[in-house]
Amino acid sequence: MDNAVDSLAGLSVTDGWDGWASSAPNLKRNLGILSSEEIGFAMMLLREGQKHLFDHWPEPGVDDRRKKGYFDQVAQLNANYPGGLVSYIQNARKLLADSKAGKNPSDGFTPSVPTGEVLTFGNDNFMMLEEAGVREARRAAFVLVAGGLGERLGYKGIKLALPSETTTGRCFLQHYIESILALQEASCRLVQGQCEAEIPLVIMTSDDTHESTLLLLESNDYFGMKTCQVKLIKQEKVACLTDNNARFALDLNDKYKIQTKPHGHGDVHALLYSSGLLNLWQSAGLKWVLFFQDTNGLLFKAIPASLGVSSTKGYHVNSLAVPRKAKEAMGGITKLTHTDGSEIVTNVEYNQLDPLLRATGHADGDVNCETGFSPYPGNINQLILDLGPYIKELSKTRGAIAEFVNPKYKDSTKSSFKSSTRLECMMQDYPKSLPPLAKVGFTVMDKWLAYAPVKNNPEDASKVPKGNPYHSATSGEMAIYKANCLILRKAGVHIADPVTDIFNGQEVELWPRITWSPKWASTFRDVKRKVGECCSISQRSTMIINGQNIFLDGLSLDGALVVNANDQAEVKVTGCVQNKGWALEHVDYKDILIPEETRIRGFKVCKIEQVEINYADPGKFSFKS
Ligand SMILES: O=c1ccn([C@@H]2O[C@H](COP(=O)(O)OP(=O)(O)O[C@H]3O[C@H](CO)[C@H](O)[C@H](O)[C@H]3O)[C@@H](O)[C@H]2O)c(=O)[nH]1
Repeated sequence: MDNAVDSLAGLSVTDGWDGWASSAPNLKRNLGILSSEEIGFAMMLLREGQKHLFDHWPEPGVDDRRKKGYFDQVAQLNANYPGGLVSYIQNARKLLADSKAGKNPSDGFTPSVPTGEVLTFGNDNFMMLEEAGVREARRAAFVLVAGGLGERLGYKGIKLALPSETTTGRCFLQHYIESILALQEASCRLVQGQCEAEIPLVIMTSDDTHESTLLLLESNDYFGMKTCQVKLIKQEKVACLTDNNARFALDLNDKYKIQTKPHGHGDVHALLYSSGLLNLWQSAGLKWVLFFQDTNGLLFKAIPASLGVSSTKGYHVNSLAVPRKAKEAMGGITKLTHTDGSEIVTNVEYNQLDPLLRATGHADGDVNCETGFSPYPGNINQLILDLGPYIKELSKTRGAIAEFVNPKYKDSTKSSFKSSTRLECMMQDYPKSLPPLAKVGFTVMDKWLAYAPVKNNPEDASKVPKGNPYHSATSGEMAIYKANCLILRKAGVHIADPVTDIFNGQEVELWPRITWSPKWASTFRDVKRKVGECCSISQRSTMIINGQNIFLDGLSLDGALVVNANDQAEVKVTGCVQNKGWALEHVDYKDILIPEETRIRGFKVCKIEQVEINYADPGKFSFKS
């Protein structure tokens, strides 16, 4: 704020000292109640075209505390943004002018389809990479970006607290933490016990998610992770903008507050840099930083192999990708060649890919090719960075990431917005500033294995064009069952074909509801080791495997089976289990008597009959039905 206060110091307190405020008479009348620092901020705001912020101010004596409180927020917004609010407003004006002029941030670049590592689940190469990845996991830190509002989903709570699937009710955060702990253990086992690695987990929150995330962790004993392993870093929001002149929006519920929104997941780099964690990790011998998002229940099935790719290829940056349907809401991994000859392989965000393609001679824009998919692999925003080069780069940029603005205009004149907008930045734009020699690659895996986010509310999901993914709570849960079934099939289990069903207007494949705790298997090799000959599971079945050393051998399941075993219990499950099982009962998302996390998926699990076996003591056991 030095500039604003300096300007104040330059004024002589003589007649008309407050002349600078004459364009804002209501502010001018209130100058007497403001401190010199507050006046400095007021001057800066007027200079930057924000006089409307004071239009509604009443006479001195009315709401004085709130008027002063308003400057506390201004001071905070100013301190949180590199270069302060003046830079924020000026950057915003420039980006808004570019947006109005239809300027694409990739102007000057020609897109083409890049080549990357394409993996096939379950083959020798995949298993070799998984093993390499598990070996490296003890030298990794995980960073979960979870500051988003989840506006498209419209769920009232935090997305991390949503069940990833409702057979066990395990929420996303529990699933993530248990998966990291399972990798930690598997990694240490591979190096024959000479390792006491505790993989760090950082969660980036925002004001919208911080308290609830902390509460979720604390009320669940951090889901088994040591509290010192988990760090929360909170991103701050930025001011919302109402028009092309970057005038700030007032909060609809409090006229003494500027409306704010998150600045985007790109903040994670600056926060990691300023937290000092990266250097601590490096001194502790860590080598990899893995970034991931709040609702992808499949992700950890893809982590070991993709980390294996990073380590065997020596990638500084490795983005995980899946085949992408044209116009799907995921960025496309694209090779961009500049007119000056330089090249980068990077994400082009979904709203920019189509205009970029059209502007560079692809008249149809973002369309599928003969494979039925876009030729540009879809970025699932799972990034693996080599810590050394990452620290080196951040020491130059301090973690700053190029920003963008995405206003929703009222009409084609682009002169007014439907609702306020703000500057944003994305974590996957990190490679854009890297030197040409940086080793930037990507890894493509099957979608069924790696990507099933929960982003869309039921109504929007039901309107998704046929063949495109719903990205809803319904599809996210169904994808977990499908992936588990396909993995078991590949391991030799006979799994019945799925049936189709419609939940909340979305047609999905309904596979047997099979889940396992992450410690049962981190890799395909683990799965293969734990299933023996002649196992079969019918379509209407449910199976929950909850334990490390549970082996299926000659099991025939038609109904529901739950196996819980302590880590020291080795249990062989065999024979024929048949019962009425667990059914899925349809529910409507509009039925507000049903809890929100249930109705947004369109079904609830009705536990009619099951076999449940529990082994709480160490030892070797065999269960035969
Ligand atoms: O200010 C923010 C905004 C979002 N997030 C977090 O960032 C992640 C991603 O947010 P969205 O799900 O809203 O992201 P989008 O769907 O807009 O897109 C992102 O995820 C897609 C894949 O899921 C594609 O990879 C795309 O390129 C990438 O920008 C979430 O975990 C969210 O909680 C933050 O931490 N802070």
